[in-house]
Amino acid sequence: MSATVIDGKAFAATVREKVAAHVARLKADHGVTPGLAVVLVGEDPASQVYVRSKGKMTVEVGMNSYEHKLDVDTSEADLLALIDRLNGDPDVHGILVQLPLPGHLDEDLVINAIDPAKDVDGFHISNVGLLGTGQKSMVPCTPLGCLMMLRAHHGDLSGMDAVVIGRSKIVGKPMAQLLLGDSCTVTIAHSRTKDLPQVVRRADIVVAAVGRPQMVPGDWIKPGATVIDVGINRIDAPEKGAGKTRLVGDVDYDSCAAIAGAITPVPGGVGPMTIACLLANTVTACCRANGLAEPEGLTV
Ligand SMILES: NC(=O)C1=CN([C@@H]2O[C@H](COP(=O)(O)OP(=O)(O)OC[C@H]3O[C@@H](n4cnc5c(N)ncnc54)[C@H](OP(=O)(O)O)[C@@H]3O)[C@@H](O)[C@H]2O)C=CC1
Ligand SMILES: Nc1nc(=O)c2c([nH]1)NC[C@@H]1CN(c3ccc(C(=O)N[C@@H](CCC(=O)O)C(=O)O)cc3)C=[N+]21
Repeated sequence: MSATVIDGKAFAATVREKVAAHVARLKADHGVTPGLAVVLVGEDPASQVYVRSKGKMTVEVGMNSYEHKLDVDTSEADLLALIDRLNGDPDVHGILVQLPLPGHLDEDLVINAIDPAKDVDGFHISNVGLLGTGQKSMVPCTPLGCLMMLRAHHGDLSGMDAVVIGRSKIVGKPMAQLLLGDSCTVTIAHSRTKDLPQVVRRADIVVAAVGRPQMVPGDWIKPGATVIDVGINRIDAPEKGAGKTRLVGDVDYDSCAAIAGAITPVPGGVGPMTIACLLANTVTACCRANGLAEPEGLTV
């Protein structure tokens, strides 16, 4: 058997089209243009790539993009002052602070300083609490993108066995909450899980968010299961030439694709959906801020 490839890149393009259509309506009918502010502290090359591509796609869907690049040694007080200014700026509907932050900055303090209504990452403690209690919130982009793909592939997820590998606050935990919200039977695995292969073998849905290149082999996968690979790992690729690298996920794609029913590739899977969902969350935040109807199908 060979798995259906869930094309996140194509799916993300359709999400961005819906976002763009809604942005056009907001402008034409209400004179409002959604705005997304992205804050990057330091010069991590990978983060710079993501921030650039977020900014480009923000503009492509017709929204305003505000990029704030701060020195790696920016003080916490200066960063908090910027967040305060963005919180008070009526043209800014979404604020994203790129993680991880340099070590001298308290990540929780900084994230919780963002106005929860503008927290398009969904990392503020108040959004985490709302999601955990099944209330309307800003939903973290990566898990939201994964859920959209799962719903599109399966329809109803109710009663399915889902295993999430990883319990981070940005992927694993909110992913588990969303799957539970869709009535899956959810197991969260992590580095202390006993007999991970056996746990994963139970799953109809496997979401891998570990940060270990190609960790999940095909023989852990139940035949026909759906595999969502969140991992983004850069590894050496000597076959492409000396010093070359390539991106791989947290699952071993070839062996998993041979046994799974459906699988997301890396690149071209979860990553593009994350950015599309960030744009979707910004439109949602803009609509809520202006008391306007929210776009259909862009959030849970
Ligand atoms: N595609 C996208 O848009 C995004 C991709 N990513 C990628 O997703 C991956 C995960 O990111 P993130 O959640 O931030 O990572 P974290 O490092 O925050 O969390 C990793 C999780 O994996 C668990 N883990 C580590 N080793 C093992 C193991 N051997 N067996 C089982 N579990 C293990 C850890 O367990 P413990 O808690 O016990 O330490 C932890 O809960 C990374 O590759 C990252 O680059 C992240 C965000 C967005
Ligand atoms: N506050 C915050 N929010 C985030 O959402 C956030 C963050 N910090 N820090 C870093 C991680 C990582 N992340 C990715 C987004 C898109 C791709 C993506 O589009 N990847 C492409 C490939 C890109 C490439 O070629 O490098 C793909 O998978 O096809 C990857 C990773 C968001 N993150």
